[in-house]
Amino acid sequence: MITMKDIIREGDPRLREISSEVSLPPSAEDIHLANSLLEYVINSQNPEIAAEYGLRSGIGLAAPQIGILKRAIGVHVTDLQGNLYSYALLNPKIVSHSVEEVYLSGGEGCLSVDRDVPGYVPRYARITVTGFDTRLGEVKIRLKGLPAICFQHEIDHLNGVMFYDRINKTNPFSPPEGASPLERK
Ligand SMILES: CC(C)(C)[C@H](NC(=O)Nc1cc(F)cc(F)c1)C(=O)N(CC(=O)NO)CC1CCCC1
Ligand SMILES: [Zn+2]
Repeated sequence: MITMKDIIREGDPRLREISSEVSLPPSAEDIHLANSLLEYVINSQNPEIAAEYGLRSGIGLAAPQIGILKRAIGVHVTDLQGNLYSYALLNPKIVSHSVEEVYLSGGEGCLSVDRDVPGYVPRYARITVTGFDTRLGEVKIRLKGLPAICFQHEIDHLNGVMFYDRINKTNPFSPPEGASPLERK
């Protein structure tokens, strides 16, 4: 199982690499990779397991964060309406998105970043993502709210982008043009 010692931290050059597409149908190894990313996120949200293994509770994890430069992510997040989005996704791709943007009113963090970086991170309000899920196969997922933000954050990792790259340098708290805040409950 993945634990905190496996998660590489900012400064490691691999976090700035572009990850490679996984060939389909996926090998057993690539299926295991995506499943282990999702397993980390699920474990990290279980108080007993998180305490036992010292896991930082997270809602998503991308393969480059464990030093594997493949296009795989694990996401396990519930939106404000209580809908659960749980995916072990290979080759995730944003195929369409809204013009409208949102941002988390509390800013973003990252399991690979051990410091607070204040500021608003503009994200598309709504996205459509395709990919190969290890349980469902080829999927086309329409997302909004926190799940949409999470998928964008994880897919950024596959392109070597960190959340703070997107914070306005001159005024970190200037609301992105036409964006609305998503309150963290
Ligand atoms: C880095 C950490 C702060 C642990 C972050 N969790 C998080 O934002 N939880 C959260 C946010 C809410 F708005 C409401 C709520 F209920 C829980 C996270 O897991 N990640 C995953 C990560 O680092 N992936 O690489 C960062 C998030 C920032 C925006 C989406 C993912
Ligand atoms: Zn991150």
